[in-house]
Amino acid sequence: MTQLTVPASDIISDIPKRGMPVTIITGFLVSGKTTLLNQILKNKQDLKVAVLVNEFGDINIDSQLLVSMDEDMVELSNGCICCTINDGFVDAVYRVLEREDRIDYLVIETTGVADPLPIILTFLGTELRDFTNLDSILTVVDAETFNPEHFQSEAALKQITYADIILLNKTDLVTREKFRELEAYIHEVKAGAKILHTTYGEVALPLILGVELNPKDEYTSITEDTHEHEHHHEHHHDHDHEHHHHGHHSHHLENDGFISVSFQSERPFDVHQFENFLNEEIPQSVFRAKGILWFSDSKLRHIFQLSGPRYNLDGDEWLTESKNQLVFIGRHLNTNEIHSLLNKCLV
Ligand SMILES: Nc1nc2c(ncn2[C@@H]2O[C@H](COP(=O)(O)OP(=O)(O)OP(=O)(O)O)[C@@H](O)[C@H]2O)c(=O)[nH]1
Repeated sequence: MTQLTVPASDIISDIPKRGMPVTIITGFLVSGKTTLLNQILKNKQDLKVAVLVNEFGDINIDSQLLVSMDEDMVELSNGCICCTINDGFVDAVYRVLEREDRIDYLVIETTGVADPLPIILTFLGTELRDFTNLDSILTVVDAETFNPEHFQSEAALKQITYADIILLNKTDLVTREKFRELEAYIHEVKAGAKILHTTYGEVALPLILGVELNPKDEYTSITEDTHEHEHHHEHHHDHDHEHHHHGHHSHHLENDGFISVSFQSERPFDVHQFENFLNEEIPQSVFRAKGILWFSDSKLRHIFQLSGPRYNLDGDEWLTESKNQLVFIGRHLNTNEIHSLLNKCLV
């Protein structure tokens, strides 16, 4: 059984130079993907890393939670990449590739409900394969909450199946026994899986970047198959090349049933009303919520993270105009109900 507990390190080994190396970070809701991305950005030293963040909700929360970096190194695309393999996603990759300044590495954070296969095939089965080198798929697993029912989510299982490296994250919240059970389960799903243990995504970067662990040949039969369904699509950037979208569509959203509800307001919340909303009123169907909050009696920007019954509100400084931005994710969410409960919390 692979069991490595690895310290963070600031040593980065040589990154291969043929084609832009790409790492895809996947993992179910709340597993710690954005936290891992922040660790990468903090420890990347001189490596020029571009980041593509795909968010499920309509508001970009994750990108606002990234540690300070050149804003123009972050590309965004909303909606789930894998459902649509949308033009927005492919265009965002091309924008990174076409930049004149030096970029050594591209890291993509997918949404928590993404099936990684269509994303992998976008890199291996279209002409992006000529410009990029898919290095590995990193799957972050919340060791505290993950179980073999994998949240009744097909995407959660696929994230393990297609992982080249699995980061069992949140070691601080888990007993040794739970780890052993999880590892046994993961090895059943994926024999020989490479598993690392992490807390708050802390991992030595040479263990996860530039590792060349993606078994590209194993995807050949699928990419050949999907080529037959390819359709053309004009690329509207300066360099007038075309790119192809493959025909692999995922139906995971219909299967998994997750939806998102966004809320924004230019008015602050009353902190007591909002706490009452969290403690008494929030619908049971909310699986995950996150946001950037403004309370009338506080000068701070509050980062709100909710996972099931647990939530955190951490304060830091506003760097923009104060406002409220929230995203709720779950099954069977009622947008009107959530909006009306939140409207009652506004001052
Ligand atoms: N206790 C503990 N909390 C963690 C750890 N890693 C991340 N978290 C917390 O888990 C919550 C979710 O972390 P994120 O990094 O936003 O997770 P994500 O996978 O990007 O979440 P989604 O936005 O749902 O896709 C945050 O409150 C993190 O601070 C960990 O190792 N231990």
